Formats: sequence, C-alpha cells, structure tokens
Amino acid sequence: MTLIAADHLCVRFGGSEVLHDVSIAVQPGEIVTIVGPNGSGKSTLLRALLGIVPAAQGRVQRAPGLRIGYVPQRLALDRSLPMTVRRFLSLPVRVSDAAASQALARVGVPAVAQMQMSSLSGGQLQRVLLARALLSDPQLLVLDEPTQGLDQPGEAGFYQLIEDVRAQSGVAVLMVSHDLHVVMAASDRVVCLNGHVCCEGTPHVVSSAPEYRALFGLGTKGALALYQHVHDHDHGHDHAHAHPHSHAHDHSHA
Ligand SMILES: Nc1ncnc2c1ncn2[C@@H]1O[C@H](COP(=O)(O)OP(=O)(O)OP(=O)(O)O)[C@@H](O)[C@H]1O
Repeated sequence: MTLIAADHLCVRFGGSEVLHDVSIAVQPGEIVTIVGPNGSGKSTLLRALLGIVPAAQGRVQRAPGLRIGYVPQRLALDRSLPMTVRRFLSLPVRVSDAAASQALARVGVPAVAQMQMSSLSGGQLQRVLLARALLSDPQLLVLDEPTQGLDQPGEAGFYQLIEDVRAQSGVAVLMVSHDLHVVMAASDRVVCLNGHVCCEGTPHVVSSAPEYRALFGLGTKGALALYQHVHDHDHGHDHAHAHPHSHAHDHSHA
C-alpha cells in the first residue's frame, strides 16, 4: 500500500511552472530523501503532496486516514513571545504531560520541557519539532531540511535519530535535504529534483548518475564512502566479497 504519491504532477505559480511531470511514491517504512539545487521545487513538492499547494496538472494521492507528522522548513513562531517547550508541544492539539515527556525522551532531549523555545540550541529545536511531529503517532514523517543550521555532528546525530525512530515505529520518512554526505547514508531511496525528477534510486545509483553529477559535481566521494561503509556493515555475511577500500576507490574513479 502506497502512503503518498504524486502522479504526473505539475505545479505553477503565476506563469511559471515550478514542478513538471513529477511522479513519486512513498511506501510504508521507507526513508526517501529529495535532493536538488536551491529553487528546484523540493519544498513545493512536499507542500503539494500535503495538499497545501494545488496541482495544476496530475494528481496527488494519500492513503485514506493517513497520519502525517510534518516539520516545515521554517518555524512560524515569534521567537520573542514567551513559550515553553511543554506548551509548544500542546499546539495545536493538547497532549498530556506523560505523552509530552515521553516524546521528548524519545528524541533525546528529556530535560527541555520547561525551557523557553527561544533559548533552545539549533539541535534541541530540531528535536523538539520532531517530538511534536511524532505526537500524532504518524505513519509518515515529512521533514523539510530538518538539519538546517546544525553542525556536522548535530546533523549525523539527527539522521541517526530518524533511523532509530523508523526502526522502533516503522514510520516512513519523506525529507528534503542539502546535506548530501549524511543523507546518502541515511536514505533507502534518493530522488534528485530539478523542476522534474532528474534521477532516482538507491543512494549508490543516484550518486553515480550523470544527471546528479551534473547538478552536484563530483563532491560526493564522502557520501559514497560513507554509504559503502554502512552498506558493508549491513552485509557482513558476504564479507568474502566485500572490500570497502576497493569499492570507494572504484567509485572515486567512476
Ligand atoms: N507560494 C509561492 N508563490 C510563488 N512562487 C513560489 C511560491 N513557493 C515557491 N515559489 C517559487 O518556486 C520555486 C521553487 O521553490 P521551492 O521553495 O519549492 O524550492 P526548493 O527546492 O525547496 O528551494 P531551497 O533549496 O532554496 O529551499 C522558486 O523559484 C520559488 O520562488
């Protein structure tokens, strides 16, 4: 059963077509990442899938009753207004203290409930946003650049958390990211977007595709190395055939 899908979707703003003939589908339990240059329509695609932006052509389908936890790219919150994390977690739907504590503990920030939203660090804020998205027990998490502004360890920690949450709950994840290095390792499937779908597939396939290389250059060696590293661990049983160094070496010359 497909959770959410765009079928030959076109989106226009005024006279300009921002998305052209985009088809994409997310299955239960998958982590799918959309990458692409600035202005390539990544946020628009998420917003169209969520029904916030209308389709000019094609259509969007969501599984009946689909529960979605959405973390938008920008938090529309006046940071000068006093608001504790606890109160924020009850917006717009009131949750019990127990549920709030459990959600914060789950994302690794158990002690921030009484802190002001404005005094959270970037990494803490991202985790609080994720906690709120998880409170509705979603089948699909939609995350728009969830690690924006985080340093490399913060980024890696956040993606690890996403994988842990997926492993615990089986939630599917659809996210937009610019952090190619870490994203590649954390995704089952990558969709490279530039107004249309340039290429899509496993991180390995996408990062070797000429369309991807044309957009992102060859600065993906780290991603490849990291992905191969994780992959080799997952497939320890055929380690007689696995040779991480020669893999990385081969690809750096691909
Ligand atoms: N509500 C809107 N009205 C008019 N134009 C819009 C609107 N939303 C987005 N656009 C335009 O659509 C294009 C794609 O924007 P979008 O935010 O989807 O790109 P993106 O790939 O997410 O970019 P970034 O990586 O910079 O976040 C841009 O040219 C943007 O100006």
